[in-house]
Amino acid sequence: MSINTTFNQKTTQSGEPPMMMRMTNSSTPPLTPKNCLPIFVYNDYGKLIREEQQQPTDIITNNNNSMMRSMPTTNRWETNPQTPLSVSPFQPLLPIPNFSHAFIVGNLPPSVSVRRKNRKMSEKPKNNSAPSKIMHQLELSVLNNQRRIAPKGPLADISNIQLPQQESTNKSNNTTPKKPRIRQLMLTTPLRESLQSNQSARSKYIDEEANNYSINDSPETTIIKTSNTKDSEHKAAMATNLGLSTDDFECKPFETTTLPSVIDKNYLVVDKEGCTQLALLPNHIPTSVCKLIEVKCRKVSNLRHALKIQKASFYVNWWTKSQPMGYMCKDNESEIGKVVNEIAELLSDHCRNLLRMCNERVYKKISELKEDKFFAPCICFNILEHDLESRITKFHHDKMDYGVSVLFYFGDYSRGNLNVLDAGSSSTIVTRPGDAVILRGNYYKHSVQNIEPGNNKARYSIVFFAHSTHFLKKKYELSPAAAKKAFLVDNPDFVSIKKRKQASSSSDVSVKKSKKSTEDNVEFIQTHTYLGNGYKSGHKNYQYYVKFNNSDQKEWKSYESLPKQAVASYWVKFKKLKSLSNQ
Ligand SMILES: O=C(O)CCC(=O)C(=O)O
Ligand SMILES: [Fe+2]
Repeated sequence: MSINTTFNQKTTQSGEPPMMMRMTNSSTPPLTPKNCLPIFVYNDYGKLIREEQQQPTDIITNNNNSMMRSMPTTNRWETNPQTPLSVSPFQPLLPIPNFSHAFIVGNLPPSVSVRRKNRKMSEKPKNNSAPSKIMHQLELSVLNNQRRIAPKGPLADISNIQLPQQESTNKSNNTTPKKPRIRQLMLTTPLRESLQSNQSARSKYIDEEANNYSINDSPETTIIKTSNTKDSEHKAAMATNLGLSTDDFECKPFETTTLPSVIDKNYLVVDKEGCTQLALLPNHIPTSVCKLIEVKCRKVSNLRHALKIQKASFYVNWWTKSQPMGYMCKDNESEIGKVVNEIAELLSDHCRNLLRMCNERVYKKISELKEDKFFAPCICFNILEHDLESRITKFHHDKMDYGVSVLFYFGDYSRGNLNVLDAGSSSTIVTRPGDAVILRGNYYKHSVQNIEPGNNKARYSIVFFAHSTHFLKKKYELSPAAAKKAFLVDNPDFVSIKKRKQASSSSDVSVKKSKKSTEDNVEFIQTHTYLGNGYKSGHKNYQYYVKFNNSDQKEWKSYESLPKQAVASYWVKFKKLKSLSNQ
């Protein structure tokens, strides 16, 4: 039996640009007790079964000069003796049976029963179903992705990185058979360059993708329905994944699952494809990691106050919204962003493993984004203090999300729970420091309760988003402005949607920026801004004015670009208002 240890290569000295961490395979800096991190040991299914304190003397290097560590001898955290201990979370997923039911883990109220009558056992997987088409198109568009590397500065350095290969890891195994096979966290991969671009395929995909992931979609509509496996197999698989006994499970069909009013224990809602759509996993993050992260969260809070920054959400890694290309988030290189990067790096592996065991579909899809340094294209760090207005305290959908996002919680606070709307009823997910939540935020509308007042009280959440647009756009490892310039050089024929609309707008349709609402002038008020520079206290809401003529021709314009789904929902309001004004 071999145990594989995921070693999260942490060499960051405070203040050092996080990008530099990816260069360590060419010259590995010495590890000191100060910068040593715990080592996490996972079972076959990616569940964390043990945390080991790393000893500097244990560090060895393999042929690639990657850091390795000898196998720990204690099994302090092992909870389930039946849990296999042989495969690292980096090996391919073991087949997880297709789930026909949602499994709800934890103590359920007695009223929850196993309901079988709604099961559709006869449904067969469709080979040409929408999700497989989507995956195919995603592969295409990922292949079409290219990145441009900044010519100088720390960002430029990553192009020289040699990554640890699977073979070399195995080789090092052969040469040191008594050592466990240890894989180093892959922080980057070679660039996917010189791949042929197929613009028409991509634009077709963009439309289809937008339709398929509209906010009104229920998870059911994007799921291949394969329900042939037996309940007991589902239960056993999920129990093994989570290191729990099957006695802890109740199940009922996902179609009729309504969330209880309070969720404060292990809880999962699993769809027919075996993918978790919502979960609370209390105390998921090991205490020692929590402590490390708490310090960094406090640092972000202090910097935010010291620098008098108003916004309470900080984004790192990639951003793609409102632009035809992807670029490095503005926060990436800011003082706060650097700390957020450090936090993200401490959690990236946890995110990877959670998705691996709980949502294979999103796991596989994110795995396609091999060039990303974290296991999510975009990461958001939210601060909540008692009197701090934040975008997360307002009900919202995470509109750009492809599937589920993974959230982790830290800080010192009371209240600050996550409210989730499900079929009109509200459910409160109790989120405490160290907890993990999986949330399909484009389906479940959600908001966060304000925290109770108190000195130094703060709630921190870090969200690993699976934004769909990252699969569609070329990415430039540059600032937004530089990335736009580079993109325009690469795509001289590019005409923005805005310009295309302007060119095609006819004279009988006009758009006016006016405060007046007349018969022909319909006003839309966006309730709040989601992204951009973040929600600011006292921030003026954006307004949308639309004018249309009697022939019912219509045109809309926003003064801030919106996701397609949002525009669609405004359009519904627009029509409603028009019919009202006609009455
Ligand atoms: O902090 C939370 O619990 C939720 C965060 C959230 O909804 C978001 O960042 O979009
Ligand atoms: Fe959200």
